Amino acid sequence: MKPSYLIAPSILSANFAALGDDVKKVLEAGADVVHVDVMDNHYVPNLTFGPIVCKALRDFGVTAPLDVHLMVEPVDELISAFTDAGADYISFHPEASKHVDRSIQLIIDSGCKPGLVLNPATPLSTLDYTLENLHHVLLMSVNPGFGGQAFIPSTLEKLRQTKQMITERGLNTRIEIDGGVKVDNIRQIAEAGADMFVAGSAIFNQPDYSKVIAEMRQQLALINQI
Ligand SMILES: O=C(CO)[C@@H](O)[C@H](O)COP(=O)(O)O
Repeated sequence: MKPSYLIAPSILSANFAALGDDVKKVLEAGADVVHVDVMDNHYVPNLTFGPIVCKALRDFGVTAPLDVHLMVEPVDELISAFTDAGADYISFHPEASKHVDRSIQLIIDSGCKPGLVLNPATPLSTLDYTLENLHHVLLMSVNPGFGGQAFIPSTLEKLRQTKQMITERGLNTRIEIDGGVKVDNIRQIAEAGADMFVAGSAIFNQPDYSKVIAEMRQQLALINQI
């Protein structure tokens, strides 16, 4: 069965001086989920924002799922803060947590859906004893920290292996891909197994968000027509 594809613009590339309006605009343009990149200048060499921004988006009337990608170390202390601020999905990097299973359980207990993030060089064995508890696996197709980087091609094989692992275990865990996703590669990425697509610069750097998102969906619609 064809998966339901979700497009998740990363607000890292949005207009921070008018964030609420820009997020509403991208949702009206057809986005499904808002991807929120939280960077701490410690786990990654960049600094963005904390839960206060999720809360501000909720207070501004944004009702779409907020997909929080924690690029922070440590992890656990921030989980309830993001849940309280309105997060729906919370993903973290296993290297940033001393006790990965505990962090996953904390996210579940807080009422959010947990995801584990694998950097380009993080092996899939990280999923061996965690996959059953995850709502999604977030595969980084760039090294985390910055928007606008090029998609790392070896991620395609990693996507295939992740999809195979999920299928073999009879799960329906989502596979989210993050980094360098564009109109001209989204189809290949989906064919390799991804069903949730983070795209920052590809969407927010264009004047017409509707046009880019529609083009992405057109590419995805071609998949079952071969
Ligand atoms: O988490 C990250 C970067 O660490 C990503 O979410 C990027 O923000 C995606 O940006 P583009 O590659 O789509 O411009």
